[in-house]
Amino acid sequence: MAGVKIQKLCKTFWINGQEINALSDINLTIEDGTFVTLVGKSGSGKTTLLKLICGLEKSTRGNISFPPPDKSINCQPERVSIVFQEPRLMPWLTVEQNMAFPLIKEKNRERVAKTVNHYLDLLSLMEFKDAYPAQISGGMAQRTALGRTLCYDPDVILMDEPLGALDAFTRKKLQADLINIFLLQKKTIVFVTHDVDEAVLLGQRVVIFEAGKIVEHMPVNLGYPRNPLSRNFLNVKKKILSLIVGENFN
Ligand SMILES: Nc1ncnc2c1ncn2[C@@H]1O[C@H](COP(=O)(O)OP(=O)(O)OP(=O)(O)O)[C@@H](O)[C@H]1O
Repeated sequence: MAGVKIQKLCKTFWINGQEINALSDINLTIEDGTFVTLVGKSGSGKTTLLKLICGLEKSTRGNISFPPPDKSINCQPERVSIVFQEPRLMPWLTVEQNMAFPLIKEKNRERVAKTVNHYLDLLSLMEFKDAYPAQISGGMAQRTALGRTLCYDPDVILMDEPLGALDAFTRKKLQADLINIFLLQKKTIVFVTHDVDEAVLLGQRVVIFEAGKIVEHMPVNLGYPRNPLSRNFLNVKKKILSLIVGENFN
């Protein structure tokens, strides 16, 4: 288990001599075992932040660390895993084999089978375990990608619009699955979405980005599962929309 501590983080890209400040002076502490959602307009730096956290990009300045709940344990950044908008499965492997892939070096194959079966069951994929990615729906493929990440058992799960390409019904089902998994496992989850409803439905805190900066940390003090039509839910949503769009939604 681990949280994420981000201090004075900056990322500058250069395109044809032009400087792009994708992230400027980001300070963000995500406590171990919490679910944080990131929202903001396109280009505000959300994906860049996830890429820096998991080491796919290097920061220009600043620091990222993974403080464990128990200070005596040293958490390595390789226990961070990312789920993208597209499932990125290996087409020549079945659902079960894709999920087992991160455990390929594990010698105790019985333990691997037990872990994979646990997540096949939890994600309602047991029936499709022998199917290849080309034979399953987008929602099943995304569940397989999530299962693969959970089999790896990371300390921190990063999710970049993982439900963005799904139809509304499948998206609702996967949101509910995600909440269940979070409540069962209490992993640290950092979830990027363009959908403010989804951000409030899932996050214990919504972090709002604007042009490479954090403009607000909005706590969501509501239990799970949440009712998107409840007054409290709508109030949080309105505040976030006002910050993003700059209009008053009252
Ligand atoms: N590899 C790169 N090279 C140059 N510029 C980049 C690169 N990656 C991102 N950027 C720039 O950094 C800024 C932030 O991009 P980023 O993808 O992090 O935003 P985002 O908030 O995730 O956007 P979206 O919601 O559309 O995915 C943008 O201006 C983008 O053009």
